[in-house]
Amino acid sequence: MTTDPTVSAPAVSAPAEVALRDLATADSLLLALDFDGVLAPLQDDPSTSRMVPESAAAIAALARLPHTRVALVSGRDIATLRQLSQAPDGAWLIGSHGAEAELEGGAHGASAPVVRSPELTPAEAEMLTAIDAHLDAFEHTLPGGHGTSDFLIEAKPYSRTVHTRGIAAEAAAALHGHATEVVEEFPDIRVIEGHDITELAVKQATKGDGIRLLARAGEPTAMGYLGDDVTDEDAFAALDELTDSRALDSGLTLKVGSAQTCASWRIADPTAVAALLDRLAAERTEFLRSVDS
Ligand SMILES: O=P(O)(O)OC[C@H]1O[C@H](O[C@H]2O[C@H](CO)[C@@H](O)[C@H](O)[C@H]2O)[C@H](O)[C@@H](O)[C@@H]1O
Repeated sequence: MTTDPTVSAPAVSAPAEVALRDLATADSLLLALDFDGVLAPLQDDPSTSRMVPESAAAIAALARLPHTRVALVSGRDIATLRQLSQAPDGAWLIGSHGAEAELEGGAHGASAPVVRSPELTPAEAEMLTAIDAHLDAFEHTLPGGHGTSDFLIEAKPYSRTVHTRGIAAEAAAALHGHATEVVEEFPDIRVIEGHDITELAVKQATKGDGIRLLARAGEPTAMGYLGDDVTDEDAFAALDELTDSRALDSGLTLKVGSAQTCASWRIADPTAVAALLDRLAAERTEFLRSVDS
């Protein structure tokens, strides 16, 4: 373990140190993974995000194993997540921070697919329109003559994500401050903070809801979740609740990076994630081979 006084508990572990035995030897494993910052290193341009090739290979190997399910849980909308991640066949997808789901084949592959892509209610559509109008008005408020077109605003089905990566601190703070003001008129708009983003969402689902849906649909005996951002804390908490209530025999929560967390384990970055996933794929393959022979 690396002891770095600037990183709060848990300390950073090397991929070889993380206790994977309960996942590798589970009767039924569901491994859920955040995309940006975990499988894919963070990029200035969100459309260029791609999985680390070793992680892609490891989750493809895991997805081919019996009694083993891989799921991606992301703030991206599902269409974008599917396109960028090139997730392996059989992988389940949770998008829009838990509001969208595509789970093909339920527990043991027998149940009907779960597809969740809810319509906007009239009130939500009104809020999204108000968000767009509010963000457009930014050009009149930023010192220095910058306008909305100088910044990246990502349009997603249930939200708008204002990107501030690479922007001068003063402009980023002004943009963030302006974006969140819309909540004064529409308190049901949810402000989601992330790495250099401020997201304004009109659905209330969280990644915790995504984790609970995955557990219900997959009926695993063990689950793991890897995440790097603020929104992943909802997923960690949900997984801990499932483990504490004995809905699962075992659960592993793992934070990627140095931010505060309620997860039990921490590793450094997406390169370490790739090494960890490679190890899990090898150990689970070996375990399943041993029980099969
Ligand atoms: O839940 P995630 O899969 O981690 O998605 C969260 C957000 O990811 C994207 O933004 C982040 O990654 C970008 C590309 O590396 C980076 O430029 C940005 O600073 C990060 O916050 C995505 O663009 C958002 O829509 C997601 O909500």
